[in-house]
Amino acid sequence: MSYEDILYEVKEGGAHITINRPDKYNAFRGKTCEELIHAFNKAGWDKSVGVIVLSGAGDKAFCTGGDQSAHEGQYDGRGTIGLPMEDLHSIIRDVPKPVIAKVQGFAIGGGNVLATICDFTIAGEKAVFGQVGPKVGSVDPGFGTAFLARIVGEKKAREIWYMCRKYSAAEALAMGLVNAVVPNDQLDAEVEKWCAEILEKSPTAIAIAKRSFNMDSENIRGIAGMGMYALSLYYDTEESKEGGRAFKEKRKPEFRKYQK
Ligand SMILES: CC(C)(COP(=O)(O)OP(=O)(O)OC[C@H]1O[C@@H](n2cnc3c(N)ncnc32)[C@H](O)[C@@H]1OP(=O)(O)O)[C@@H](O)C(=O)NCCC(=O)NCCSC(=O)CCC(=O)c1ccccc1C(=O)O
Repeated sequence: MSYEDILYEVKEGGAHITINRPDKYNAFRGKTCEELIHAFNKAGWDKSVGVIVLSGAGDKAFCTGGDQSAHEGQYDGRGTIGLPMEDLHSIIRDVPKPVIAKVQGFAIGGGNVLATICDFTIAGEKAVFGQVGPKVGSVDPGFGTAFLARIVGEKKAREIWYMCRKYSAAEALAMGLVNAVVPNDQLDAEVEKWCAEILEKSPTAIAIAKRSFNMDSENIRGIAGMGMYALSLYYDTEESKEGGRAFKEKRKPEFRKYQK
């Protein structure tokens, strides 16, 4: 498969997967998700690879979730909502190797969910984390909500989702959402250091540890699968569509007008 929306490079035992849509703040469309799934599968089963790094091109964003310009209600690709989100989330968990989210700029919406699911998150000090679902007519019923609560606690996870505030890298570190924060110009070097340390360890022991961590939250995959059907119905409502419209028109949404 040749890639249009992502970059893929293997160097020194690390597979580097980069969302390459900087003009869209690295938002993903259906095609981006398919390419990410393909790349994770490739890296996951390549024995020369011991660690995978997920990042976004440019310095503005890691990823800002679904591409608001590529949809009107349902998205433009495969799956219950027109984005194969369940498959993408699953493959990040299922690859038997640590996945590091290297975050600079915005990790927002579905981009924040991707970083949450990765085994580690290393952030530049100017990174910004947050959810926007209830502001733009969306929500992640699964890992983005239930799994997030395991990481930052129930109260904080609910605050993140209901309030849609933005959090600095330092705040994300304090709530356990990221593992380390470094000056932006040291981010690549820091991630390389983490990769080198991982590569010294037994890959099979790490693969078993990853499975073991995952098994304890595996029920969330079921929540996500069922939740996508609710989300698909929600995307067809005027209430949800108002969120996308308002974002594109750069105005405040009027959700209450459309509530059923
Ligand atoms: C990222 C922002 C906070 C940046 O704000 P600001 O600095 O004020 O800049 P802006 O002017 O808003 O944006 C700059 C520029 O980038 C474009 N842009 C930003 N984000 C997107 C995007 N997601 N899609 C398309 N374009 C985007 C923006 O339009 C501007 O372009 P101009 O040409 O200059 O006008 C802010 O931009 C922001 O809050 N963005 C919102 C992002 C958003 O709405 N994301 C979608 C969230 S919903 C989602 O991800 C659902 C899909 C999904 O992933 C999912 C679905 C089902 C289950 C699970 C999931 C899951 O979440 O995993």
